[in-house]
Amino acid sequence: MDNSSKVAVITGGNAGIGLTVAERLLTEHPGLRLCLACRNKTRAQAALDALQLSHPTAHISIVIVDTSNIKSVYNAVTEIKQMYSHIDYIYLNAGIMQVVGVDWNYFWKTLFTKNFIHMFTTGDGLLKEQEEITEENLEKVFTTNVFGHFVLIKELESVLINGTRPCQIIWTSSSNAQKHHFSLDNIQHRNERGGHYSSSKYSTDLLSLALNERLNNKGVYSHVTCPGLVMTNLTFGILPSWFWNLILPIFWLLRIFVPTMNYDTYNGSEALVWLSKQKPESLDPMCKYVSHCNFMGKRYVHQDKLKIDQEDANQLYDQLNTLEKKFHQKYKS
Ligand SMILES: NC(=O)C1=CN([C@@H]2O[C@H](COP(=O)(O)OP(=O)(O)OC[C@H]3O[C@@H](n4cnc5c(N)ncnc54)[C@H](OP(=O)(O)O)[C@@H]3O)[C@@H](O)[C@H]2O)C=CC1
Ligand SMILES: CC(C)=CCC[C@@H](C)[C@H]1CC[C@H]2C3=C(CC[C@]12C)[C@@]1(C)CCC(=O)C[C@@H]1CC3
Repeated sequence: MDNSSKVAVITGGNAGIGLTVAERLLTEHPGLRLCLACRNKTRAQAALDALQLSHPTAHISIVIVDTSNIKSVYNAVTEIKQMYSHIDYIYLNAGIMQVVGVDWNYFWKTLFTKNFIHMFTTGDGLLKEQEEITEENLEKVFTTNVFGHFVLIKELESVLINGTRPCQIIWTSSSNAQKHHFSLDNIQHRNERGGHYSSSKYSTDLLSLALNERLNNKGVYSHVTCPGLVMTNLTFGILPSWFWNLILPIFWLLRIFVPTMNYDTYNGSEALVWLSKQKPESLDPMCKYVSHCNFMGKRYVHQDKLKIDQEDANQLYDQLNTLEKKFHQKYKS
């Protein structure tokens, strides 16, 4: 095993924001060894081939992981541990949103009120979602976005902790993370009408804080990012690509008021890549690092103070830990 060069693992690294982060990391950190942790072998191989074209000497590998399936996460951990003795950056980026429609009534009602900036920044109240339960009897958005990643981090702990080099855990959270959609009495957000994605991203923010409390003294730092609104398969699942292309000029105008209207993945990945170039000890665990792009097209990172509570974070951590133990017993003993 080559221990000298840096290693980055990216979940959902084959498409959208994850793929752009992969490309930019290879440029920013020459010699970096990259692991694309993806659920689909063909799509992962296509991404690897594209990255290898622009970075012919880069060392890139693929690990198959479906974060909505805990058995698959355990298998991926075994593979990652065989490949790497230390991880410098782990991007917890894979994510889904199960949208079935947009509430256009709410959109028109809010457009000419003072709440319009909040609506365009967060999407709060605009999206209709549907729930799905996985074959392991877990809520799918919660598992894909949060619990699968929790298990990944927990099982990889020995590879993240290294006496001399720090490790950065970098989550792709969202402005859509809203406290009013989250409850410690129902962390999976089961049997609720909507708010599944929002609850999962709020959990992400809490979990990141809880991880810092547990792991900072071992050289592991966790931070949350927000890519803003970016055109990817996720947004094409909300509205068709022709619609987004049509309203591109509106995005430029909206940027005067809403600098998170990033549109492309390069703009959206700014905060995620910027974090990899910072001393992790100097970063604020109570901040969300947001990718901004102004009207003139200038990219920069904005820090938003997180409105979350350490006690909630610890309670969420404990519940995730208890849930994980059940799967550990089932699959690992
Ligand atoms: N686009 C946006 O405006 C915003 C996105 N985000 C977040 O950014 C992250 C990346 O999303 P984005 O790039 O937009 O969307 P994409 O759909 O383009 O990318 C999502 C990535 O996650 C992977 N993925 C989805 N489900 C699983 C799973 N069960 N196991 C493993 N990988 C999985 C996808 O794989 P596959 O290609 O096989 O489907 C894909 O690689 C998400 O966490 C999302 O919530 C946050 C704020 C705004
Ligand atoms: C004229 C115009 C831009 C119409 C689009 C209205 C809505 C469909 C979007 C307005 C704000 C968007 C938004 C998201 C999805 C699409 C909107 C609701 C997200 C929720 C997508 C996923 C995220 O993580 C955050 C985004 C916030 C903004």
